[in-house]
Amino acid sequence: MLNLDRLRDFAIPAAEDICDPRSAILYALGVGAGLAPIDEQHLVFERDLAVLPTMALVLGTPGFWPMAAELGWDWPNILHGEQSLRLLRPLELGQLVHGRIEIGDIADKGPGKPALVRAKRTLMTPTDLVIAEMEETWVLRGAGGFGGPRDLPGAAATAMPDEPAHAMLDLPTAINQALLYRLTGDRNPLHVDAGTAASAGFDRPILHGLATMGLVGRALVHLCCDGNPAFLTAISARFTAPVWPGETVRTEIWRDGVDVLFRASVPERCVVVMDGGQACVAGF
Ligand SMILES: CCCCCCC[C@@H](O)CC(=O)SCCNC(=O)CCNC(=O)[C@H](O)C(C)(C)COP(=O)(O)OP(=O)(O)OC[C@H]1O[C@@H](n2cnc3c(N)ncnc32)[C@H](O)[C@@H]1OP(=O)(O)O
Repeated sequence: MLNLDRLRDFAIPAAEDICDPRSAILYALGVGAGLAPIDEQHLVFERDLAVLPTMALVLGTPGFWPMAAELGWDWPNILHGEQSLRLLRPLELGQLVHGRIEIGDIADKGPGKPALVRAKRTLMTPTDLVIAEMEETWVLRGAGGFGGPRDLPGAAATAMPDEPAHAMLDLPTAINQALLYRLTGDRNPLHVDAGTAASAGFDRPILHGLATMGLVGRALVHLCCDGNPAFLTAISARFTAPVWPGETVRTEIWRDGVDVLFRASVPERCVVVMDGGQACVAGF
């Protein structure tokens, strides 16, 4: 059962990072840049290098790896449920950043069902100017039944339009995608170790949710921003099913000016993997 006091009192360590060219390129490769026949040289070559805005999701985090054990949680039972990112200023190359995470609301879906934990994360410059605000929901499978509120506060899930998508893009993932992505910080064994994946009920390790979000962010940059990542300033969605490395992810969009709704699926399996997606392509 979820130990609420331990969780609420847990101080997640702050973390510092530098958004240097090597880490920006590694991040881009981690979210699949260079695999598709589209021009992404500016994401992987030091000359005129651009930073993917979703890289804010991996900068200034403590890596989580020791944290789950300290909280008494088993990796196979923790899934990334939802994520949002809003950039308030551009993420710049060479920038020093530091991040802070706080545990927020906790929901109880009932005995034998999940507990949901919401964490708020802020990424800042050395002088504490906010670069990005993020919210994430962790799904702790089977941890419900402690008597908390059933739902997290906030808006209901975004309904997708009942009309064909305005545009879509299929992007591949590599069979070693999770092995590459984990080098950006999230060393959760669920994405690399067959035994941990089996304990979670999966045939093989699954892709990180934030790797899928980064890949979908690339699709949005291509579909809505003329290839310029600086225009993508917000993205949010729910992870509705796992993605396996090697699968293709299809991003479908419905655009209304700078506001975009999106959904991602794995066409080979006809499964929606990210739903209720919202993005903003306004730039700064
Ligand atoms: C310190 C540690 C930090 C860890 C940070 C994260 C580390 C990362 O490395 C972890 C990962 O990247 S995991 C990979 C990415 N995530 C995934 O693949 C999960 C995909 N989603 C699923 O499989 C299902 O939605 C699933 C299994 C999540 C839920 O499936 P359902 O069949 O819908 O489950 P069910 O039991 O019927 O649902 C119960 C209630 O939960 C709500 N819910 C479902 N999916 C949710 C989601 N993704 N986010 C938030 N809430 C969700 C349902 O609405 C339901 O509530 P209610 O009964 O009130 O409607």
